[in-house]
Amino acid sequence: MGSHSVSFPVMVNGCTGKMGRAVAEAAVSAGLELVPLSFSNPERSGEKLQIGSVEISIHGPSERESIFQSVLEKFPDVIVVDYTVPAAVNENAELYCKVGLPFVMGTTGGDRQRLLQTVQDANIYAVIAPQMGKQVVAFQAAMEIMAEQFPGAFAGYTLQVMESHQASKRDTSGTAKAIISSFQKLGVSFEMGQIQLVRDPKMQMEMVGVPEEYLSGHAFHMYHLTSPDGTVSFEFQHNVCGRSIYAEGSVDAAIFLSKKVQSKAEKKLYNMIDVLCEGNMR
Ligand SMILES: NC(=O)C1=CN([C@@H]2O[C@H](COP(=O)(O)OP(=O)(O)OC[C@H]3O[C@@H](n4cnc5c(N)ncnc54)[C@H](O)[C@@H]3O)[C@@H](O)[C@H]2O)C=CC1
Ligand SMILES: O=C(O)C1=N[C@H](C(=O)O)C[C@H](O)C1
Repeated sequence: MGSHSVSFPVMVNGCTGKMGRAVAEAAVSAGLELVPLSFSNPERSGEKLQIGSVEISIHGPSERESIFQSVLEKFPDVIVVDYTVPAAVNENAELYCKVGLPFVMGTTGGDRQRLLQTVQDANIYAVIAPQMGKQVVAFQAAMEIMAEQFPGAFAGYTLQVMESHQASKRDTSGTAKAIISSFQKLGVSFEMGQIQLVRDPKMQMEMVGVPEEYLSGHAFHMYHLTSPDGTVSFEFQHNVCGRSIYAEGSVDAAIFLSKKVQSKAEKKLYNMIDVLCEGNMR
């Protein structure tokens, strides 16, 4: 068992993917009990995956509801962690809510308003955040605080945003969208459609500076602000190679959520800034 001295079952959906696998491995390292079942797309159904000493059976989406029911019966203290695909976000969340499974939603995209509404209506415990990396969450929180304290401070400034991710990433960075919402409160006029997405590996290496070994898993973000007369500029960057800070953060979120469930906390819906603020990131 890890230094946090709690153990509970964790079911990771999307174990066939990069994040799902990284979270499952981090959960085992932290001493949590891995549920030997996970969901993927129909093509992966029937596969087996070895994570530490646990053999995970992969199921297709059509089997979700009945399996979730049986998981809850067998593992009543389970926390689900979801790292699937943007197209599955809303349906998965609706099923977790229907069955009564507390969950950490790391998957980005989908209809985020609907997602929050689903959880609120069902009154289920959940942590939902597009970014689980502790230091990036701290940066996100700092930008939110700046926007609350100094609304309009950057009025008239021009914003350019570039984000580079592995070519397989289907959606625009959810983290960039969260940071931009703070810039908007600071007075900057910017539409999410203006974000420059880099998905071409050659450009990533030559223009963005992504190391070749991280082309298949990286998240580089750059925000550049320029004053109306061009005499003042600001630049913020957060560049992450690999998956480990998100995997560790996801385990922190699961531990946090488990404590909230066990203590029957009144508040049920959280984001990663809540997890960080309560000192729950290792
Ligand atoms: N919150 C955070 O800190 C982070 C969030 N992400 C997000 O996590 C998600 C997954 O990212 P990766 O693991 O890099 O992608 P990936 O493409 O490596 O993995 C996704 C997995 O989901 C599976 N899948 C497809 N349809 C499914 C369905 N209907 N149900 C269950 N599984 C299904 C795929 O077969 C694949 O194995 C993305 O939305 C990404 O933006 C990624 C990194 C950090
Ligand atoms: O898909 C990824 O890789 C990432 N997705 C998250 C996002 O969309 O913000 C977090 C990070 O950028 C990595």
